[in-house]
Amino acid sequence: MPKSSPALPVSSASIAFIGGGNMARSLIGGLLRNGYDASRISVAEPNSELRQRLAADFGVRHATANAEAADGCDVILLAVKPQVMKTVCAELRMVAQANKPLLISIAAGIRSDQIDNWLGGRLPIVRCMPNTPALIGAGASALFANAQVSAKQKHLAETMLAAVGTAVWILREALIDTVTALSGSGPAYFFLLVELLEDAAVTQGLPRDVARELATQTCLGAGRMLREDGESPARLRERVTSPNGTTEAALHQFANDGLREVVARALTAATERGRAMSSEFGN
Ligand SMILES: NC(=O)C1=CN([C@@H]2O[C@H](COP(=O)(O)OP(=O)(O)OC[C@H]3O[C@@H](n4cnc5c(N)ncnc54)[C@H](O)[C@@H]3O)[C@@H](O)[C@H]2O)C=CC1
Ligand SMILES: O=C(O)[C@@H]1CCC=N1
Repeated sequence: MPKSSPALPVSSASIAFIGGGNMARSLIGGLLRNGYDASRISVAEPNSELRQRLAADFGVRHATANAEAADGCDVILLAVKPQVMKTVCAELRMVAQANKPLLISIAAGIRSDQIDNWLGGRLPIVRCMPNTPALIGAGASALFANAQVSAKQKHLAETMLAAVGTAVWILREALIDTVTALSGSGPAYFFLLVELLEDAAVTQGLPRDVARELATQTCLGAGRMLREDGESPARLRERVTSPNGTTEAALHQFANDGLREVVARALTAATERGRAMSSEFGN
């Protein structure tokens, strides 16, 4: 089994972020919090407002042209939407073939062999799936390395992702689609559950701000117990559930309404969507 990474020593590698949106901002913030030197980070972002904000907030170097930001860097981190990945790779092809940097892609649904083809072939590529809690240093990422990635580059990629939370390796790339469905999209499921709990409590008369505060803190408290208590989720659930009590009444209702099947179907839908996305963008 892959294991969770502890905080690793910060590297002195130079890193170019291609795309300076939400995920890039999360990762850059995490790297800087871990002592990474801003002068070794460059960002290519076409949106001038975002570009200026990244430079102002973090002191990173910035560029409009992708190849300019990437030239001479040890790592190119592809943080653009899957839809533009092929075009972006075409722009980076010369720089990538000339310098053979480590490529890290965080795009959902794009396979490492597609990226490798678009960049001209035989490049070290790490495909990674982080999630938005990376923004507050509480991310969960899984990484897959292709055969060209050296042990040193694996360590570097893990260091970068461990700067914003947990990072685990997976050995079969196909499982990244399951990871995307579980932890990549996962924060949205917990946000939805909080929304639904809040709405249901409001329907029963609780003021919305009170309902939100209680639902949010309950989500946080349950998450921390999962992380800190050392017990399994099932055991923690049993400790809340008094015989013939209120929790049991709710859990019976969930079971009778098929929550287990609904969750399994939702995860399958997300996994299949990730798989389908790769064929939408060609080889
Ligand atoms: N948002 C999420 O929860 C997660 C997203 N991802 C993946 O991360 C990637 C980025 O997602 P976000 O940061 O959420 O998107 P975003 O839309 O916030 O950031 C993408 C950035 O790329 C820029 N961009 C567009 N065309 C470009 C080009 N030709 N060259 C350079 N930059 C260009 C956009 O202006 C934008 O700022 C996606 O591939 C997504 O699948 C992965 C895990 C979680
Ligand atoms: O919804 C998406 O496609 C991306 C990937 C994981 C989270 N957001």
